[in-house]
Amino acid sequence: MAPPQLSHEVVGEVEEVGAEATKFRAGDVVGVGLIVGCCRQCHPCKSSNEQYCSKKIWSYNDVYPDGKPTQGGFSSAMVVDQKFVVKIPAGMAPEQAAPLLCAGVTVYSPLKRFGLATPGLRGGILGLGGVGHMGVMVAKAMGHHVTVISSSDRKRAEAVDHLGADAYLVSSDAAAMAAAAGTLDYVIDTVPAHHPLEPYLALLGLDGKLVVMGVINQPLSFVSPMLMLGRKSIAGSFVGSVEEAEETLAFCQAKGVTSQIEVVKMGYVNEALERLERNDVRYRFVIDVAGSNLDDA
Ligand SMILES: NC(=O)C1=CN([C@@H]2O[C@H](COP(=O)(O)OP(=O)(O)OC[C@H]3O[C@@H](n4cnc5c(N)ncnc54)[C@H](OP(=O)(O)O)[C@@H]3O)[C@@H](O)[C@H]2O)C=CC1
Ligand SMILES: O=C/C=C/c1ccc(O)c(O)c1
Repeated sequence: MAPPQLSHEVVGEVEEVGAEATKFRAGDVVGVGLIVGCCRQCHPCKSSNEQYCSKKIWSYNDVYPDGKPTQGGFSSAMVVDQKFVVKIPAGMAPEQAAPLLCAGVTVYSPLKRFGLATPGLRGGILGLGGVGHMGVMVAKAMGHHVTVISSSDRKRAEAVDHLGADAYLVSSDAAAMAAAAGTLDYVIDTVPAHHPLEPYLALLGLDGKLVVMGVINQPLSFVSPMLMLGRKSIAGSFVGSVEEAEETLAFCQAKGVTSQIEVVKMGYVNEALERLERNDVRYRFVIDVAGSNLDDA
């Protein structure tokens, strides 16, 4: 399982622009998502899928060509090529925008790319965490009937009453899972730990898609008839492009979709990480870097 993460996207004001930068001006409120570099030559780069470039540079835990580390949202300032910068729509709070540049676009992109952005579909969101809660709200805003599939009953009220889910399944409830078999057009699987796929493939109807989003470094398994009998597919997806990030922001603003966040200071990060390990955040921490005393952190 990948270590739990604090929001690593950056949202802030442009301090200064370079002589050749044309897209932004000092004072603009902008954001940077997961990518701050790519080769610009390969097929993914040329087709606005730069997140799939094999030479991409991650905005955190990576290195720039000059060997300096990338620190994403964990730094007080950054220098970044305008290609990887998006404008935050007027009226959108910066702390609201940050999770949309990761969790938001992470669900928006596959729904769009896999032909699942049309109204009337029945979707499942497996795992109600940072990505999952955006999944519920984005899918609802697309006009879907949304079922949350969770590992416990603890989040039922928040899923249904606060996020607007239409149904809630506990994955260990065999009778409820059996009753829902074959009813979903897709499941967005956000679980970040090894888990069986078959219970979720069973929820899919004809042509249903299981989209695996969680980072799991162990083989996942299923028997092939689970796919063949129903022409089902298993797919993966990796955040979204800069273009899709812009679309996600516009979509969320137009539909009134807001992320559920807890804003903390840099001095709180260790406690935040411990709470993430305990599945105890609703649903994303955002660090107020500008408001933190970085000397004490
Ligand atoms: N593909 C991509 O582009 C991206 C992938 N990710 C990855 O997606 C995964 C989910 O991220 P995120 O939503 O931020 O994570 P969270 O920790 O916020 O949420 C994960 C949810 O999965 C459920 N879950 C079920 N079993 C487990 C388990 N054994 N351990 C922990 N959680 C479990 C929980 O929901 P419940 O209580 O409902 O069961 C939990 O809230 C991570 O692996 C992350 O790295 C993140 C962003 C982009
Ligand atoms: O290997 C793929 C990792 C994807 C990923 C992207 C963004 C993010 O916040 C993650 O936790 C994982």
